[in-house]
Amino acid sequence: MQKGTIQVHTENIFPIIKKFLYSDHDIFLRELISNAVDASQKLKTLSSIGEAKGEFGDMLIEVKLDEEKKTITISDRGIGMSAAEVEKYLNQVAFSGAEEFVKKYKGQNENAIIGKFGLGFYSAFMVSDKVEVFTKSFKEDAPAVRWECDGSPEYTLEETGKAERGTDIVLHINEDSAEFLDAERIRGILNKFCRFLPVPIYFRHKDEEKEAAPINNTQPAWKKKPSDLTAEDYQNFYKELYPYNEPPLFWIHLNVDYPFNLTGILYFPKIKQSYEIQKDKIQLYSNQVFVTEEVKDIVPEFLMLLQGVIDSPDIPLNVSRSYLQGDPNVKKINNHITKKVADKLEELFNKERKEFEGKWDSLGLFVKYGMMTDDKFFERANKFHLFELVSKEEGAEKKFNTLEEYRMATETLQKNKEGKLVILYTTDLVQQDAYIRAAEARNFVVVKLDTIIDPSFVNQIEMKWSDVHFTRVDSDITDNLIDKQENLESVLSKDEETALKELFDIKTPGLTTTVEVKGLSTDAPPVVATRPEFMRRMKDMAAMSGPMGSFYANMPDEVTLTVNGNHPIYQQVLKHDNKDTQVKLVHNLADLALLSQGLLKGSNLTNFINRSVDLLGTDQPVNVKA
Ligand SMILES: Nc1ncnc2c1ncn2[C@@H]1O[C@H](COP(=O)(O)OP(=O)(O)OP(=O)(O)O)[C@@H](O)[C@H]1O
Repeated sequence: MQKGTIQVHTENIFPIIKKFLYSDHDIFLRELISNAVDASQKLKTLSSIGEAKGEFGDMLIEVKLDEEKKTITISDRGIGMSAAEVEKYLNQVAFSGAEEFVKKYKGQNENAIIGKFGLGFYSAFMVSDKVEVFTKSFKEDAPAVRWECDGSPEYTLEETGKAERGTDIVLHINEDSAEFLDAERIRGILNKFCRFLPVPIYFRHKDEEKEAAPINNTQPAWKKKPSDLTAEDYQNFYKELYPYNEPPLFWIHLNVDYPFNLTGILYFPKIKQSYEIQKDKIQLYSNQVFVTEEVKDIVPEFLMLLQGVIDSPDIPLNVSRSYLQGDPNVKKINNHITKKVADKLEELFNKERKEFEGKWDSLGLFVKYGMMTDDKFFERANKFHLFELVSKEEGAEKKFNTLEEYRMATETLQKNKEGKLVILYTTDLVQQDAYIRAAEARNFVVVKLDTIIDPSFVNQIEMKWSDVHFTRVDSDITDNLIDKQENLESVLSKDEETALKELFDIKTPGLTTTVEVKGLSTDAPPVVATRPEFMRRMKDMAAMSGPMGSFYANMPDEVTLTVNGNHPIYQQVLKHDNKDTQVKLVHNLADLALLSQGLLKGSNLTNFINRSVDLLGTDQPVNVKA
């Protein structure tokens, strides 16, 4: 057996690092500014423990763009590097001075250090032909040095005349990266990645005076103590993040330091339109450096609709999906966020129910989605999930029930023969009005489930609430909605029933109709059109999903026409002497029922109108058999 060590040739590895390490080229600025922040923070730490002496003045970072010279310079007033340190940190790829520092100064605010891998600096070569580093260590006796490298493994290192402590990194931007020689582009990148870094950053264009204000807010709200912040502070910070949005409903300040480090503020936005969803996302930061808006895995899926900021130094800058999935902290962060959100909602519900109800339009979306997708949240949310009741009078104050309250209010009336609670719901107050009124007449309580999430919610939650069954208010005749009532006898004779059934043998293109004659109460409509709950749900869901769904969505609608044999009109119809008029009358009664379900469209609707005009012209009901 032979054992050995694989040889790595720097000439080969260097281009690979440059090309593949980071897919987004604009992160070079993030990496270099992070290093500048680290250098500043390190000096602060050393000075606080007495290892660095003297007055350091204001820490600041400057980014200077010179289109003519084709350079971008990043300057800091941090600890700088001696010649030996440059050798050690810059000439050894993947040797991180940051990691070394964190190990050495454990317990000294080491979490403030961004660097981890010792690779970030090399991202400079993604956009540069040549990189120069001018640096002077905070240690008085170390002379300033200049390092230069053109992206090949060869470099030069010499003493230079830099007087000020700190580091200037000069990037000579290559031709392919000319886009970065644009002030607006740079400003955009700074805004994206560096907006909340803890050291002031100034952007300077050529020899202009530095801009009056730094581009960043060095003390973002999420870094402060919740007890130091007022409601207005939270709202102002929301405005800073999303200037064009309406004020948020409420917020949750996250502040954990064990067993993982996490700070942040999550906002519940007001959601009015479904298309707004996902426009503004939660931003993920690592030590105040923006990382990504892809917070999948870190944030539970149902909370993706939240907005705000999450910051954890435990999340590396070049975060990747596979990293996140494999990381044990990520699961813990995820659980923590779920718990915090449930705590907050429960507290609001218990202490300020009226306010909670007032926000239910937006909140409901989160709560329902959470209940469907997250078992832990489901357990908690059962206490504060609400149904909005359909109110009998228009303009009346909205009323809400929890599941338990609904159960108490309807217990005996809405229990079916299997002992399940039947929740009657409407998806469209206007279209299903007749059915709602009929249900109300029987003292049933109808709830409103008319948002985009409700069809899936109903399906999923029925599996979780095993003693509950949802029935749409128009899915059957009112007598049958709660499957337990005995039907009335039909007053029609068997022959009359058969004759009526024959008359109702109507073809309506696009619809599959089944006709049944039943004895309903005399004040029920002559014909009731219902769509079986199951079939309708399938079609609703299919319409929402992809191409496979359209197969189901295009299937003809299945409709049951329940003919109310006890309605007095049939006594007249059956006595009519003209078969043709009889058929027309019956057809119109059927169409009226379809119309109330919104199922009468196109040529079917035109035929109905023409037939009605025809009927108005006939002399009925004079020609009645004696
Ligand atoms: N502006 C600077 N001032 C002082 N030291 C610096 C500066 N930039 C880089 N260094 C030193 O060079 C080292 C290597 O930097 P590099 O960006 O490659 O890695 P890192 O910051 O340690 O980790 P990461 O890859 O996560 O950014 C740093 O750890 C630091 O010691």
